Amino acid sequence: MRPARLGIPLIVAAAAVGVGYVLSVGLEGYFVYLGMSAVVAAIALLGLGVVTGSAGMISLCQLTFGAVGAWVVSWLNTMDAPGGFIVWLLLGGIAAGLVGVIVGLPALRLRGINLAVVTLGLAAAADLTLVQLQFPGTTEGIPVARPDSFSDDRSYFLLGVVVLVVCCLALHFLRRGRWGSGWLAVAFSERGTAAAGASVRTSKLTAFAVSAALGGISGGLLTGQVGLAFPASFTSIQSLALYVLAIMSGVHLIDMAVFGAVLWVAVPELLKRWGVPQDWGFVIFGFLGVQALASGGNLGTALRDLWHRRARAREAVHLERGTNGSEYIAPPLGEPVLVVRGLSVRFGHVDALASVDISLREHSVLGVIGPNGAGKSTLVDAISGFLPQAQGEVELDGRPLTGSPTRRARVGMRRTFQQDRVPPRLTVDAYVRFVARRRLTSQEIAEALEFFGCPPARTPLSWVDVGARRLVEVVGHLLARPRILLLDEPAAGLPHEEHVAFGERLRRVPARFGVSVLLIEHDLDLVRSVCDTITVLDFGRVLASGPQAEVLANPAVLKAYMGEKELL
Ligand SMILES: Nc1ncnc2c1ncn2[C@@H]1O[C@H](COP(=O)(O)OP(=O)(O)OP(=O)(O)O)[C@@H](O)[C@H]1O
Repeated sequence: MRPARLGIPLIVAAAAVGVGYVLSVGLEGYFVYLGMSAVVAAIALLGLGVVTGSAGMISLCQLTFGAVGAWVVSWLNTMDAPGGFIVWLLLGGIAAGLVGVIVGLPALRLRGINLAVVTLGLAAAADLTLVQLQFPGTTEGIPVARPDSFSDDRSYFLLGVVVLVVCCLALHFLRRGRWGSGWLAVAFSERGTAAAGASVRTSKLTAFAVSAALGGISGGLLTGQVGLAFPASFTSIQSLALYVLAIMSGVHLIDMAVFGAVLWVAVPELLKRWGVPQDWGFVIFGFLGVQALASGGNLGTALRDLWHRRARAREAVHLERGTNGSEYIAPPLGEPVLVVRGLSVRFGHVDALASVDISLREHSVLGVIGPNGAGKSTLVDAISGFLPQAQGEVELDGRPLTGSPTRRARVGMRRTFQQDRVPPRLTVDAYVRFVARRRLTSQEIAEALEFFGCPPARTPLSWVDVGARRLVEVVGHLLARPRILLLDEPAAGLPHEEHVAFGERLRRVPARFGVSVLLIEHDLDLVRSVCDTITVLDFGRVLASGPQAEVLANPAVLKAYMGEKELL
């Protein structure tokens, strides 16, 4: 990791601990107590920021994970387990993380409202169980023992700030790594994630585990704050309110998790001072949450957008997509690298593909063309493993290409999509590294981006138009150095005049990246300028296949394209 990447977060963390120290000695006792409550809430919100804010899954049981942490800490306290409070806190986090993985299992199949029902149901079941079970030590009145050096409220608050800062740092670095990119990718498109060779299952389960572990740590800290944990601190309605607050504030951003926690504590406190029942705080959070859901945004991203708009005005993204390079001499074609035999796919009564044979030779670009509905995208979906019902044989380098899309991507078969599957919340650099799945130097990335006329690596993808995003998608997959790359209408988002420049670059791809390409495209000019061989599909069958000139002169092909009297 570069020193600047490590240094700045560490400086901010040290400053935050400094502020915590000043507050711990300077605030009145009551405000120190409130501050500690905000620290506890901030850690729980950080967790929600992972599962909901980053990975896009609904989790309505965050305080249940808190209860698991609190329960483990209380139990270890009554057992007088070795290690003391800090070790118990960690164990509480780990236990909650494991419960998080179990809760995350249904998330592999469920989405949206169904997942909401499952997680809220779990929270409600935990409500009842906790009332029956009670926390260890409560009936005997054994309060949780804080560490000796943090026994009074002021020093315990400072300990809480240090734990919060450590959690923020850990999360910051996790987000910058593969897990973090996986969370954002899976939130935007599960298919896009799998096509990048990343496991959708791992992305979802790690999000739940990290989120729950943070919830567990917050519950453990709360137990140390109050001495004896009670079920009333972890109810399902509070989990629901915390979720709404998370949605409203945008807690996938660390600063907004802290801000949300301040609201969580300050709103009920203000209501109390004004003589209004504190439960009205939930109504206020509910109202603000509905507002956020209706507008599709949140406070954190609105503030970031405001800042970025100013930054963007200062630094406009210039895309130079002119042609580059000198006269190109194609390498000789090699042996078949991808062989498809008798591939068939049925959707109900529709034969989307009927016994299709295709061969892609090394160092070549094969064009697959055909009228709308001919079966081109179905062909790519079937080869890349997205249609398990497909019949027939697919071989890569002479070996059967089988299994999930993730597995196929990992053994050297990459694909892009007709629709935009590039998560806009990553930067170009983070996305390319995520998709490439191997160590890349900044120079390697910069050169590949420049070759395709893409925006610079540090650019947020949300600033980039959809055409350029799809070029970045191509670059990411090429940098994975797969054996083959299937491109499903890659130029669709580009202005027509840029198709030629794109075609020239694509022609050089086999020699430059060592990748053979199967190109689906409607733009025949582009196909003509790039493809050595062409296969024409019509009604799911191969109409013609062979060298470009031969295929485009074929009368059956001309007929299929009706109106196109001359394709050459
Ligand atoms: N999920 C699906 N369910 C039912 N029918 C489908 C499904 N996907 C594709 N089809 C049908 O299969 C046939 C082939 O579709 P496909 O999308 O592969 O064609 P295409 O050549 O890629 O078309 P286009 O050029 O418009 O993208 C069409 O008749 C389409 O309606």
